[in-house]
Amino acid sequence: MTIRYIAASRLPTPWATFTMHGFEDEATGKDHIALTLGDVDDGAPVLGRVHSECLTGDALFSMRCDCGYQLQEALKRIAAEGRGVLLYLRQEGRGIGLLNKIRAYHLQDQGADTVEANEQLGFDADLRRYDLCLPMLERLGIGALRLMTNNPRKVDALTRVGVEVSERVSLTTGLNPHNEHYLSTKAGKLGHMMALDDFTQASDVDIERKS
Ligand SMILES: Nc1nc2c(ncn2[C@@H]2O[C@H](COP(=O)(O)OP(=O)(O)OP(=O)(O)O)[C@@H](O)[C@H]2O)c(=O)[nH]1
Ligand SMILES: [Zn+2]
Repeated sequence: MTIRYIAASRLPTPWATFTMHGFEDEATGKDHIALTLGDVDDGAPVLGRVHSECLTGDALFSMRCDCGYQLQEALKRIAAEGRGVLLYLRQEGRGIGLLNKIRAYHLQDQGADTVEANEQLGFDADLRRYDLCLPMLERLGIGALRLMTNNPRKVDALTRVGVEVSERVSLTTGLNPHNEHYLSTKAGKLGHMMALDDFTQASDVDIERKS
């Protein structure tokens, strides 16, 4: 695995002006980014989010999942702390790609849950890889993460590839009538550590999303 550091720039957002770092995975040709804020290379664990691409949730305001809400909440928390990192990994649809995710959503429209839909299409439930995270974090001088996630398998996968996760910080936000079943399936079948009672309702987040 060769991850090449390409360039950095300012990225102003409503919550803070981050530094955006561009990386290229030479094996796949995919580009990935990291946003950092503050002194992340001073040795102390860094508040972090490892976020997998969800074009529909992150950019198109989809209420089918919690991705967009989590992305926004993670950036807000990093801004509030004045220090942190977000890795934005281009592995859409838990690794099956955007068009297959649309196929999976079509099956879910007909009654399958998110895991069954993947399986009906011939994919495992989760094809994501996290091995690129270590070289990205090393390049940024980050040694350990206080990781914002509800997914213990993500913590295990990162640990296996050599990323030190010093703490798991839960990130339960964006519950709405359209994603309630999806979130229950993640908790039930994919092992996410969350109960629907823990969630901030979607109406409480900054971007107003009408149900
Ligand atoms: N195949 C498939 N992918 C989905 C679906 N809904 C969301 N995704 C993708 O799932 C990924 C996000 O994974 P999640 O399981 O929601 O969350 P996580 O990153 O494992 O865990 P958290 O850190 O707690 O958010 C993104 O790549 C989304 O594009 C779906 O129904 N089917
Ligand atoms: Zn999503």
